[in-house]
Amino acid sequence: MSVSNPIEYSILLLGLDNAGKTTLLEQIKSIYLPSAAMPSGKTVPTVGQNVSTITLPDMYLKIWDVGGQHSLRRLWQSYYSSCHAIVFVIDSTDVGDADIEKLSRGEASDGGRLDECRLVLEDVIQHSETEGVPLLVLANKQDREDCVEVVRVKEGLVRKVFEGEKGGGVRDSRVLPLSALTGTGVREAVEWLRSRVKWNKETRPPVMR
Ligand SMILES: Nc1nc2c(ncn2[C@@H]2O[C@H](COP(=O)(O)OP(=O)(O)OP(=O)(O)O)[C@@H](O)[C@H]2O)c(=O)[nH]1
Ligand SMILES: [Mg+2]
Repeated sequence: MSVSNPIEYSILLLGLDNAGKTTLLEQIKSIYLPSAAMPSGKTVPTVGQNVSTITLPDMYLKIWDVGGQHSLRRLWQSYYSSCHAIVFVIDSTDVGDADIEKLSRGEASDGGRLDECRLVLEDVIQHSETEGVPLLVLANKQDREDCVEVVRVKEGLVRKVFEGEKGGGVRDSRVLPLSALTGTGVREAVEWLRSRVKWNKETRPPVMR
């Protein structure tokens, strides 16, 4: 399939290790690339990068999946200046009840990796090269019974990070539920990205193919 407009936007998938970035890329491929297989649920931690390009009616979307392990996060910044939107994937089963205020008051008995998640998200949005870039936060693993709901991730974590002193500048953002494994929420996520990169195209123009 080819698009009427040979323009390409790049999406960067970020988030802690084990969040589900590679599974999400596999799921996007299985939905948008006719020949791709369904995700098996068996991934290995990413060292380096995976990249795939999908074709939408009015653009190509090039999606970059990078490793989330601590030692690999310093590589993320080399992708910032050329991406048109950032997706921050969160493991909703590993953030306690997703309330960073409770965590800071020492009231959370099990915060999982909530604090690490907050620090990493703050780091991403504070970087000068991500300023104004649309940001989609995905509360992943919503198929699991032990997940926290998207509204808690939104109210307890994302909103507080944005409103805090490390909130970075004004940007287009959204928090959506996802199961990268089953595919629920993937189309909505891609649709949001498609509309927001277009909206922001004067600031970050697409690449011509
Ligand atoms: N139940 C469930 N498991 C998921 C989901 N998404 C990912 N997983 C599982 O979580 C584990 C990690 O997934 P990956 O996609 O490899 O995570 P990643 O973010 O790419 O990790 P790094 O490459 O280390 O940064 C795997 O066992 C996946 O099967 C989901 O939506 N639901
Ligand atoms: Mg990975």
